[in-house]
Formats: sequence, structure tokens, C-alpha cells
Amino acid sequence: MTTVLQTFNLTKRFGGLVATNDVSIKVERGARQALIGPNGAGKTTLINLLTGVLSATSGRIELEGEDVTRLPVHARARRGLVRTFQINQLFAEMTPAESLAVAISEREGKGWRCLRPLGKRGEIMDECAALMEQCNLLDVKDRKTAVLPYGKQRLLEIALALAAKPRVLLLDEPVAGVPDGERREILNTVGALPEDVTILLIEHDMDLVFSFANRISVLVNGGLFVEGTNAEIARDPRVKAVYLGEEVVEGYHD
Ligand SMILES: Nc1ncnc2c1ncn2[C@@H]1O[C@H](COP(=O)(O)OP(=O)(O)OP(=O)(O)O)[C@@H](O)[C@H]1O
Repeated sequence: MTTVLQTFNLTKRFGGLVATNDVSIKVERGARQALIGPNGAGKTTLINLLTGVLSATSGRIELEGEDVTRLPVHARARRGLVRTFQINQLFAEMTPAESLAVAISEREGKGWRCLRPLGKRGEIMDECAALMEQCNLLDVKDRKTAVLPYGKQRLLEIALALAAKPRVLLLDEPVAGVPDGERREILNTVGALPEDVTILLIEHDMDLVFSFANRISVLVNGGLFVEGTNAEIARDPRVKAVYLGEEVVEGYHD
């Protein structure tokens, strides 16, 4: 197996608080890996370190063997390390079709010219349509993002991340805040993501974690507490203990 993303003794301090404590994790190519942990465990901080939103106090991050620890967000994204991001403010006035056309066009270095009937517009529109189909957005493609159901907005976040052609996709709580009736579409879309895209999922929803991931890393107090297959994590009494009786891994069966 090839390691795509790896951290070496990664540490982040905020004053006296150690939010990420000496974390060394490996993500293999094609993995479906989940990052879980109780509130305040350091999940968001770790993701922000991986994407470059935060800079590490010490330690190293490698993407496909290349040291990216000091690279800015956009340079890591260009190398294929992409996260879902909150669209609510960014693209509120645009339709999914327009936002995706812009995202694809930006990736191709063509800026906003895609909105004019010029050049490779046809190819961009084809890719746009394919992404909307993949992410269940065709039925809302011409509606303003601001008025879309929340589940569709989260799907658009995934589609926009896919438009960047990620090699590693960091999915940040894709069903957080989504009403029950809209979750299935997201679970299906996430479940059908292309196999060649490596995925690290941060999630509180254990149904999604156990149905989607094949490897789980548990963070506690900023440190990597335990890592293993779904079955190993589900039966590990230490994991149950750190969640202090929350209904976390009870529902999982081999
Ligand atoms: N910018 C910051 N300044 C100071 N402390 C911070 C900052 N960001 C995070 N922390 C602290 O770092 C610790 C880890 O926070 P983080 O948000 O990474 O945890 P989390 O696992 O994502 O939590 P949750 O599941 O609640 O989102 C917490 O104690 C938090 O208060």
C-alpha cells in the first residue's frame, strides 16, 4: 500500500493548551478513513493543520512523500489536498450550476470566463452536469444556493470540492445539521465517491462513520488515542470509555 498523507509528531499549541499533541497518522491511497473523538479532542485543529489554515508548532506533514508543512492552503490544494468548505456565504446568490462552472473554470486557470459563451465552455458544462448528477443536484441546479434545502447545500460543498479534482478529500462533518429526511442522499453520495479519491472523514455521526470508513483514528485530548479497523474500534472498551457512555459505537456489528 502507498501512503498518501502522513503526519510526523505533529503538534499545535495555543498558548498553554496543546490542541494537537505529537500526532503521527498515516492515510493510505484509496482509504476511507474516519477521524473521530469527543468534543474538543482536536479534530478540527488537526484538519486545519493538514490543509494549512493553521501552522504547526512542530512536526511535519507529507503529501505523497513531499513535505508540505510550510505550504499555504492554495499550494496544498493545487497538489490535491482538498477539503469541503462552507458555501453559505461564498456562493449564496449563485446557482449550483454557476458555482460549479466557476470552480471548474478556476481549476483550469480560466477564471470567470466560463460564464461567457466562449472557448471550452462546452467541456466545462459537461463536467458540471456530471458533478451535479454525481452529487444529486440536477433537480436544483438553477435555483439560488441561498434558498436550497440544507442537505442540498452540503451536497454542493462536496461537488465543489470534487471540482478541484482532489487526490485526498477531507470531508468535514458532511451531515452535521442536516435534517433526517435529507441525510440519505448525502450518505449515498459520500458512499459512491470515486475509489481513487482518498478520503479522510471527520464525523460525529457514527452511522456514517461505521457505514463508510474502513479505518478509524480516535483522537483524545489532542493525541492519537487508538487506531484500527471498524471492528477493532467498535469492540475497544477504551474507546467506549472516552465517550463516557455516549451512544457511539453501540450500534455497530461485524
Ligand atoms: N484558535 C484557538 N485558540 C485557542 N484554543 C483553541 C483554538 N482552536 C481550538 N482551540 C482549543 O483546542 C482544543 C481542540 O479543539 P478542536 O476544535 O480542534 O476540537 P474538536 O475535536 O474539533 O471539537 P468538536 O468536536 O467540538 O468540534 C479545544 O480545547 C479548543 O478549545
